[in-house]
Amino acid sequence: MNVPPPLVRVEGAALAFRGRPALRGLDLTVEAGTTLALLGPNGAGKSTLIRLLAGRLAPDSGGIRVRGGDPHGDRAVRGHIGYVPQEIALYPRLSVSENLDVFARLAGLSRSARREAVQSVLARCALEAVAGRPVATLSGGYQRRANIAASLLAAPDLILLDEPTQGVDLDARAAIHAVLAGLRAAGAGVIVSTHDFTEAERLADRVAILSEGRLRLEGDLAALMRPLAAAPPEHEAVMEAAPGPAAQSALREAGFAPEAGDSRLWRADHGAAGGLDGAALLASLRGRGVPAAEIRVRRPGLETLYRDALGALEAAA
Ligand SMILES: Nc1ncnc2c1ncn2[C@@H]1O[C@H](COP(=O)(O)OP(=O)(O)OP(=O)(O)O)[C@@H](O)[C@H]1O
Repeated sequence: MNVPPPLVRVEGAALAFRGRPALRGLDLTVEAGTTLALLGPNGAGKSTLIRLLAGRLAPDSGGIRVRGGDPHGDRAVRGHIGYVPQEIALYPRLSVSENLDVFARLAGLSRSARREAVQSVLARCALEAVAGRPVATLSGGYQRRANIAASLLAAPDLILLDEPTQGVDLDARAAIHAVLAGLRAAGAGVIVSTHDFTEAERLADRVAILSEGRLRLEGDLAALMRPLAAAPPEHEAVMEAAPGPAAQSALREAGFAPEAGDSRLWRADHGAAGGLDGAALLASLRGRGVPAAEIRVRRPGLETLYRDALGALEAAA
């Protein structure tokens, strides 16, 4: 019996821009019906990976397969992929419906199929109320949803979204999350890059953490998070002023380490020593001369995994 290929298979993908590596031999498999969140610092290679999967770029070496085909070389393979770039790729003077009709035409849909597809994506992205309005007159959140709607016209089974909620307000973010949850429920494969851990925890089945063009951690989100349930809470100490040497020693003794680039934020990723609650910890630190203004207590989550994955690299460097 022939086993169908996975929705996405990336094998040893490497790509450099003018001699500077953006991806350095990345392997990744994504099965149909999965939502994968791509996380990583700026410049990690998330957008490059998404553009490779969308067929907009070809790797220098290694393989990119979507449903067993080559998205760069084969237009038919691209027809099964919806790509939502970071920037709004719509005609600003045309209405949302007109834009969608243009994109449906470009996707090769017949006139009647176009009408149906446009209605369907307007409904799925909750855009009916603004369908007749020129894109330029819409809020950023609506523009982003229209951008997503345009990628769904050909009913793709892989949808790639590059930071779809960047810079939008909370309501627009919730509306975009609802669209993505709907895609997942409908059985589509979704790959979404984000810097937002809460968003990734809410939407994803799997997570992939990239840095410097390499995959640092990939796996089932629930399985990765399970050991954290028993982990101690994390503490963040916010300083009123940069702590002096004695206060720094007291913070380190209590399990805190400074946040890179912010001398007023100290973090105890695996719980502060002493097992005190936030108020008692604040009082204890102040008693030892630490100019702490506030202690934030948080359950460990995806951000902890992320810090651990990237922190291990720093420690090894
Ligand atoms: N078109 C390009 N020309 C030259 N260099 C590029 C190009 N696109 C990406 N790069 C470089 O490749 C590296 C990876 O960039 P990429 O945009 O994939 O990262 P990213 O993880 O998406 O970052 P961000 O979170 O900032 O969007 C960076 O060093 C970037 O400067």
